[in-house]
Amino acid sequence: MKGQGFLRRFGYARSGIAVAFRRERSMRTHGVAVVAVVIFLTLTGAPAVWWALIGLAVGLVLVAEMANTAIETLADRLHPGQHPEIGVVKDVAAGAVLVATLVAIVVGVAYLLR
Ligand SMILES: Nc1ncnc2c1ncn2[C@@H]1O[C@H](COP(=O)(O)OP(=O)(O)OP(=O)(O)O)[C@@H](O)[C@H]1O
Repeated sequence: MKGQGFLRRFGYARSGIAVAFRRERSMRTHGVAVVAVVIFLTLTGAPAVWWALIGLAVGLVLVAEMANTAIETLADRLHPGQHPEIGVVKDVAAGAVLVATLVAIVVGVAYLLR
């Protein structure tokens, strides 16, 4: 499956995003939060630098959530049963989402206090 055209690879990536939103409720929650953030930044007339900072923070959360979904799916497929190391893998992946979310909260609070 290597060496495929850009449009085909773009299609795979787009369907990966769609699957993540379909399967993961937390992904849909983040999606709603992104829409709310965009409306809030528009209404408060946020300067470009804050759009960039908050966009980076929000993007980080979405990327972490998608990586978490991919890792969970792979772990469950490769090892459907219980195993302490699978638990560690899932906990670390979930920890990445938490770190990204905390970063986004810090950036959001900094915007409100600016
Ligand atoms: N196969 C497993 N073996 C050992 N521990 C597991 C296993 N699956 C899950 N766990 C433990 O349970 C926790 C929750 O797992 P789960 O798969 O429900 O993740 P989740 O983040 O709640 O998933 P989702 O994002 O689908 O809601 C994991 O973080 C891990 O500590």
